[in-house]
Amino acid sequence: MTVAATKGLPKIKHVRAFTVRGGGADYHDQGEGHWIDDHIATPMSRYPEYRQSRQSFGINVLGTLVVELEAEDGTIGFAVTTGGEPACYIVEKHLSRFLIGRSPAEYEKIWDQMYFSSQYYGRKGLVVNAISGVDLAIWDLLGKLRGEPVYHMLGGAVRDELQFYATGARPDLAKEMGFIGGKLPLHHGPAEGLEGMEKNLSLLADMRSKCGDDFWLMYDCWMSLDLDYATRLAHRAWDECGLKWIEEALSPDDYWGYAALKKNAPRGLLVTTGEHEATRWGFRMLMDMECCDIIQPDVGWCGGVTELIKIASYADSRGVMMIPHGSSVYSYHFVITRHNSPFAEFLMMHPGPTEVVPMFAPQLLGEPVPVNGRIRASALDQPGFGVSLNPEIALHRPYSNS
Ligand SMILES: C[C@H](O)[C@H](O)[C@@H](O)[C@@H](O)C(=O)O
Ligand SMILES: [Mg+2]
Repeated sequence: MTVAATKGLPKIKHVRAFTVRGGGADYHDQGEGHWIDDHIATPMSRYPEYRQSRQSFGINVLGTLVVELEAEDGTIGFAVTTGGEPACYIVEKHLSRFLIGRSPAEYEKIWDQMYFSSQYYGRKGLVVNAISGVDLAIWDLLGKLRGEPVYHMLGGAVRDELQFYATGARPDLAKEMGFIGGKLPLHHGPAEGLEGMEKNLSLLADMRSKCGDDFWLMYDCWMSLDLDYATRLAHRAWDECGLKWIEEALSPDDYWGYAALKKNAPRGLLVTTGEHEATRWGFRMLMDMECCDIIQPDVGWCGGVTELIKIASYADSRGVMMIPHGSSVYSYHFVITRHNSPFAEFLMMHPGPTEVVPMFAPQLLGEPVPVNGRIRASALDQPGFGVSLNPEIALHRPYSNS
C-alpha cells in the first residue's frame, strides 16, 4: 500500500467537555448506604466531623468529566474520568487549542503540548486528570477510525484473559465470585488510637477466617496513616492475618515515608501506592526512591495511555509490577498488553457489594465485567475502548471553546 493510499486520518473538528453526576468515573459519587462511604479512614479522619463519610469532606465534589472529540468525518471518540466542571473549563478553554485541526495520530505531540502548556499550574491532580481524559478520548477516536481495539494498538494481548482482585467490603463474597483476592478499605486511622487498630485487625482476622489462608487479602489505607502507625499495622496484619499488601498508607508526597515503610515492612508483605501520583516523573520518583513493590497508576488520572506507556516501560525495566488503579476499560486494554501487569483491580460498585456490576455504571454501555473473576481478551475486541456513552445520562456542557 503506498503512502498516498494511507492518506492521513480525518482531523479533529470539534472538542466538547461535559460533566455528569452520580457514579461513573467519579465512582465515589454514590447514594446513601454504599460500602464505599462507610467510615473509611482518610487524611481527614483526624477531624471527627469528617470521619463517618468521605462525601462530608468532598470526595465526590468534582463529578465525572466526559471528553468528546468529533473528527471531520463525524466519527466520535470519547472518554470519562474524574474532573467535573473545573476539568471542563481546562479542556474547553485551554487544551482544545492543541486538538482542533490535528490528527489523532499525533498523540505524542498533542500530549507534550497539553502537559507543558499547563505545567505552570498543573503537573498533577485535576489538570492531569483533564489531560488524561483528552488522551483517552484520542485513543478511542484513533481506534474507531482505524477499526482497532486500543489493546491491538498497544501491541496486542500477552495473555488470553485478565484476572482480577476485587476491592470492596466483602472479600468473602469476592472469593465466591472467583476473584483472586479481596482488598478491604481501612476504617480506622491514627486518631482512633489502639482501639481503632484493634478494630482494623479484628475485621481482617474475620475475613481471613472466612476466606481461608490462600486467598489474597489487602488493606487500602487511602493516604490516612503516619509512618509509625503504618509500620505497626503492617507487622501485625502480616503476622496475624497474612496481609498481602498495604496500599497507599501515607500521603502521596511522602516519598521518604514510603521508602522507610518499605524498608521496615515485614519481608513478604508488599507495599503499594500510586493511584494519586501522576506522570513519568512522579512514578520515577516512587521507583528510584524504592517506595513500593507495586505501582498503581490510574490511567484516567496519571496522564492517560500515552503517559502510562512511559510509566509502565520504566517499571518493567526495573522489575516493578504495574497494577493500575481500577479504571474500567481504560485499564483493561492496557493491562492485557503488559507482562508486568499480571492481574488487575475490579472496584465493586454495587452498594453491598453482593454482586458484580460495571465499574463505571451507569455511564458506559458495553462495559465488560469479570465472570468468575476474569475477562477474556476477546471481550475487548471492539474499536477503540469498545464502549459508548449511555444516552440516558444527563450531560451538562458548562463551557464552550467556539
Ligand atoms: C476503597 C478505597 O478507599 C478507595 O475508595 C478506592 O477507590 C481506591 O483506593 C482503590 O484502590 O480502589
Ligand atoms: Mg487504593
